[in-house]
Amino acid sequence: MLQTASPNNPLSYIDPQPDSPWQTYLSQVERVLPYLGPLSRWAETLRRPKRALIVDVPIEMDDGTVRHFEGFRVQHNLSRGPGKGGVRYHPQVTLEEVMALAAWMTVKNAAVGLPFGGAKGGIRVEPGELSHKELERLTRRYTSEIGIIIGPQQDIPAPDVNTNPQIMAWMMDTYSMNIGGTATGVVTGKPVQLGGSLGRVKATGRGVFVTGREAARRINLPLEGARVAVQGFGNVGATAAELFAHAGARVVAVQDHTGAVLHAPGLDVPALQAHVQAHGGVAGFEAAQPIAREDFWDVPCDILIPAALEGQITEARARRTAARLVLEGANGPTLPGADDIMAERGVLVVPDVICNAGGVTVSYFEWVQDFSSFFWSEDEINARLDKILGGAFAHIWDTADRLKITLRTAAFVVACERVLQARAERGLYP
Ligand SMILES: NC(=O)c1ccc[n+]([C@@H]2O[C@H](COP(=O)([O-])OP(=O)(O)OC[C@H]3O[C@@H](n4cnc5c(N)ncnc54)[C@H](O)[C@@H]3O)[C@@H](O)[C@H]2O)c1
Repeated sequence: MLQTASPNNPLSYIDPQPDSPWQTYLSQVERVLPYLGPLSRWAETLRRPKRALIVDVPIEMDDGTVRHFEGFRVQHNLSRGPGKGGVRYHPQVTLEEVMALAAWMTVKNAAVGLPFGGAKGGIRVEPGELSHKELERLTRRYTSEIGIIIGPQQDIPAPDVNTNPQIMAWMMDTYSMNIGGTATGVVTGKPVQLGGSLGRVKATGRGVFVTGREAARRINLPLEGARVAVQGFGNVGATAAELFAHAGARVVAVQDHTGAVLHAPGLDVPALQAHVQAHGGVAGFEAAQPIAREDFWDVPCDILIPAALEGQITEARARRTAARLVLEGANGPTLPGADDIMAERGVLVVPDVICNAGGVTVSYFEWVQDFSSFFWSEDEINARLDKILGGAFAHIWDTADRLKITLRTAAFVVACERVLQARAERGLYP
């Protein structure tokens, strides 16, 4: 009979650096261990992915040459249900990054109480350099390659950075062709006419707003007139900005990969969205003042929403921000040292694993709707999203209050207890 977690060797197939995503995740796990009691016996299960698949994705380019891309699908933990997590197309994707993103999905799904494990996928590619047809071939070949481990009851991909409903449609079609039947439930974030859910496109940004509203209320920060700064103006950041503006907040600054813009009275969010549609980024938006990208972190604001990539809030930036509330739309935007600095400075951080869980929550609704072939109205979806996320946030808030810990550690306590309890109850096979 095993008594305690035995010493384990670090994984040989990655080399995590300080502040890399997997190392950030491991630090977060270390902080939760003191609160796990007897369940900490199973903690090693959190420190390694259950399954990591690396695939070669060769495609014929439009000019007749053949190019190969690296693809990944990682299933971090499946104790509580099928794997669930997005697919990212980005030139800096690595196995290690995908592992961290998969692990955060394990925590997120458990923190919200969704019946899923955690998974994530990615292709190391700059999708902007591919034609529409090349992108389709890449997606179809990748889907075929990972087809041996995905499925409506095994692992259900969804959109992430640089992937969208069209890519989900190709994934669903490819998987369906391979199994000889239409399997709408194999991916979520699909177009609505292919079994997608109303409200899915905006769900992550809406979740950022819902958890932000709940947090703001608890620290007596009125949304009316609150100054909001947003990094990343894609699916998540732009929707969150839109909803905060709608609630009377002022979106004073936005930064993306093209630059940063400032307008202290409040940016015209729909006009900025139209500009980004037309020009590919916020740079050049005339109804605002351009600022240096690094100056974004000094902008006077009440609420800061990182909604781009990992590792953006460094220790130096954590010292500089004027925000009282940080809403992590992105996955892993805050480094562990920066977390400590913000806690000391009294800046409340709503962690990614609850803040951006709106997307996977509506993905869960989509999956349920696909199984029953019965679809709900958008109002119904938004109301259920509000209820589930609001409830999960309250539970995490109460846990943080009771144990006198940050919301991130509290979210990990709630989630890891659920994951490890499932692990303990299922037992080790064989
Ligand atoms: N899409 C979802 O449903 C979803 C769900 C949960 C979490 N997330 C997370 O939210 C984040 C954003 O995802 P998305 O779906 O909005 O992606 P997206 O591709 O729609 O947008 C990404 C945004 O980030 C900006 N960006 C990229 N590199 C940057 C850099 N170096 N500096 C500043 N800005 C940069 C881009 O310009 C763009 O505005 C990611 O961390 C993703 O994992 C997304």
